Amino acid sequence: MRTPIIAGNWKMHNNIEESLKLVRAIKSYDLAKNVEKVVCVPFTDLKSVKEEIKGTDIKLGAQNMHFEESGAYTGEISASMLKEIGVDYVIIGHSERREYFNETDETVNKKIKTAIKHNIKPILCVGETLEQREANEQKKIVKTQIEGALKDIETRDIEEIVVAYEPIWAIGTGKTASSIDAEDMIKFIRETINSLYGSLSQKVRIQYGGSVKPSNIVELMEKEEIDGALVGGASLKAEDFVKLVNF
Ligand SMILES: O=C[C@H](O)COP(=O)(O)O
Repeated sequence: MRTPIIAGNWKMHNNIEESLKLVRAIKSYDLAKNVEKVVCVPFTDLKSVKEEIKGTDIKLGAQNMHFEESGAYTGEISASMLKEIGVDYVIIGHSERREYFNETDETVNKKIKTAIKHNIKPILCVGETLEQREANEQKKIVKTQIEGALKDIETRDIEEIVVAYEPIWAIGTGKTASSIDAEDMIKFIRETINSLYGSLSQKVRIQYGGSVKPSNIVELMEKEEIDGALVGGASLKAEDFVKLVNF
């Protein structure tokens, strides 16, 4: 039985005061105990949010990190810096980073290895563009992304990784993949992991992401293969995020 995981990706929203207001509002609700909840906040807000969620079961996530331990990488943040603050999760390979910051399967793979080394759980994002879907290439694309990201990842570490399937055409557009299509791809991702790690694939949690909101969460979570959601827009409103957690 895999524990569902609902993660909010706040992207480049919220200064410290706004983040604290949001997280205070979230923790004021009764939150489902059997669902893991994560808030992935901007780097500058991590420390303050960490303080605010102390004593709750809300986990802290970052949205990116560098794969090197340290060095002359102006503007970058290392895994040990995140760990020092108490970060539990880090989003790796989000499509926005692949598109705007030249993230490749190779850098994604390096980042996953470094995150694991520092006991930070990676949320590995994969997904196809609209063009690729229209050309019916989505499975080929996602398979390449998964195999590239997991290259030489040790068997003992595979359970630590959460995969988020986010079709790019569904991100921030209001268009959600149908729950049937989402489950079909997630099943395919599990089969791909199975071909690399055997039955351990059953322990890997795979989320769906892309315009998830209170009105579609139940249908998505009813699907046996879907283990949670990576949520952008709806995670910025406490009431909506709580509805997702308490699906
Ligand atoms: O990381 C989250 C995804 O990019 C989904 O964003 P969205 O829920 O605003 O579509």
